[in-house]
Amino acid sequence: MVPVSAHDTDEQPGHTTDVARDPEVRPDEKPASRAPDAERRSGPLMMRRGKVPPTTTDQRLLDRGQPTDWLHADPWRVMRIQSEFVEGFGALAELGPAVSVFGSARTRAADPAYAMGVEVGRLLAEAGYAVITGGGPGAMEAANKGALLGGGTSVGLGIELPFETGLNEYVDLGVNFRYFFARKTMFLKYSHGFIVLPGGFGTLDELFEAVTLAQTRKVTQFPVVLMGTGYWQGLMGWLRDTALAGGMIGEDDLDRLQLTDDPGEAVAAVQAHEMSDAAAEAAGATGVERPE
Ligand SMILES: CC(C)=CCNc1ncnc2c1ncn2[C@@H]1O[C@H](COP(=O)(O)O)[C@@H](O)[C@H]1O
Repeated sequence: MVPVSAHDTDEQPGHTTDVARDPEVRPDEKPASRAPDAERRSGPLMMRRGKVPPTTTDQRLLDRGQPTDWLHADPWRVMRIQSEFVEGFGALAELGPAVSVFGSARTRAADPAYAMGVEVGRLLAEAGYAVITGGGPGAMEAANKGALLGGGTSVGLGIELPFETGLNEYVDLGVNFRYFFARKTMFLKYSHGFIVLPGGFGTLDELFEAVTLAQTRKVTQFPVVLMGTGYWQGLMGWLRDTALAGGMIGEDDLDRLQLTDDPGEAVAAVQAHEMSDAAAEAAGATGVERPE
């Protein structure tokens, strides 16, 4: 018998037992039997006589009419969050080399940024990268479409939103998330680089999360390419003239961001980074690790 102390159980206030009992059994349940030969095993526990619970674990599991307030409490959310990581890791672990493409959900098909997204998705696929996007409309759809045209793997990591948009039609492998933070871990864990098309808050959030993790050396240095010089130059100017000049970031932080309008150049930047990483690894000088 494995001894269980009172604080290992879910002891309820008002029930003082200094003797072990099955933590799944409510303290107010009457024992099944006081017969001297009655015995019940439950995991590592062995219970006899007055300690034999009136129900089995399966009976309690299958019992109908139980309270459901736990459904709306944090411990249950923790389980759901865990399951998002399990599903995400399970779906993406064998994806192979991948690049995330971020960009606005609002980019229209007639926008030059859309064509840029299609082209960069296509070139990434042709270079052997799976393309990961947020799975939504606009620039995400463009990159997924390009991945499909290039014969590559087109991945969409969707997010549950108050207004349903669903995964775009060019996603071949989709995972839907409830929680933004679980989804963001997937982008970071499975991407060898980030290509950022013009976008709003969501895109900026994803961009700055990537550069913050690289800046704080929480992840391997990965390439971050901003596509659309006209769109990003204002931000780059502010980062240089205000954030850098004010000492809020370093020169090397700014150097992490590459700027181009050319999809071929964006893909080449990712490949060049991979080659320099491989060379550093061969020389045993990687230093920093991917997130665990
Ligand atoms: C029409 C509309 C707003 C649909 C929203 N549907 C979405 N579906 C999937 N990912 C999204 C969506 N909205 C924002 N995101 C995430 O945030 C980024 C775009 O945000 P934004 O549009 O730049 O700020 C994308 O890279 C994506 O990862």
